Amino acid sequence: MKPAVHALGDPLATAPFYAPAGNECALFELAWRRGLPLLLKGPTGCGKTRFVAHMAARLGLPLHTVACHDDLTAADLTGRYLLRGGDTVWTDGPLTRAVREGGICYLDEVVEARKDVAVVLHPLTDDRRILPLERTGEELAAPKSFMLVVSYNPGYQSLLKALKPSTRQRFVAIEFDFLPAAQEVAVVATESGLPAERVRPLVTLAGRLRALKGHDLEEGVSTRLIVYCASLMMAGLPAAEAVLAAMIEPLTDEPDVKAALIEVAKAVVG
Ligand SMILES: Nc1ncnc2c1ncn2[C@@H]1O[C@H](COP(=O)(O)OP(=O)(O)OP(=O)(O)O)[C@@H](O)[C@H]1O
Repeated sequence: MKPAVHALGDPLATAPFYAPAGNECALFELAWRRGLPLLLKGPTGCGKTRFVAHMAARLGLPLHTVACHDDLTAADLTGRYLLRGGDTVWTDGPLTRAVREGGICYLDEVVEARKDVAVVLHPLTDDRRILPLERTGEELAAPKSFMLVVSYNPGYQSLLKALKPSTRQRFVAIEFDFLPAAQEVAVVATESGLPAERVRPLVTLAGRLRALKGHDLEEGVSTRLIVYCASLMMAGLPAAEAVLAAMIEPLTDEPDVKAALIEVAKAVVG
């Protein structure tokens, strides 16, 4: 098959690099065309944020990303009155800006946010597609090009922080996971510049460490950490030191577990 040729300025050519695992790019575009909100599930550092950035650029849409945390309120998303030179001035939050501009609003780790966030998301994520701004008395109708994308990591879920069915069932959902080894090698090599043959053992090690999830480890090593490790090696750090700093220390604080991981790493990477 001939490689696709993209003209200069073509959004596909200038979009942030993203290696798809399946048909998620087509699914995203169809959901966007039909005005459907999208939920991305998957472990940390597996490419969800990169995917959204890639798709926003491909579709030529502005992107507003919010990393949700447990203090994040509805007003942080919609906006608030702020004092400016003696006057109180309404200032749009990222969600309101995305609705007004007809762009994408991406709420990363949405389960972390306060409960009142669901109240603003609900009318936006059913066929009403409206954002009521209580404080200004406005009711914004989302333009066709507006899209809400949210993500969460099912691995971190607790009963307290689960999404309610009435919220979940407003989204089309895609499950993400780490890429198959050959593709992950290609991604890490592209991202770090380290040759594929030096990346391969790191991805093999990641596979071994991921198999320990649920036994000794809460979470498997992310693609992001493999990229960090490869970047350190590319900058000249010996492999064993890079692996320790980027693929072992971030995973655990338990001395016994750490010692066991170092043994696994020695066997795979040397
Ligand atoms: N499919 C992919 N294509 C290109 N790069 C990828 C891909 N998957 C992972 N990466 C690399 O992994 C890094 C982490 O991915 P990203 O930030 O998208 O993770 P995430 O799933 O959004 O994590 P979190 O839930 O912690 O925000 C990216 O910066 C990129 O270097």
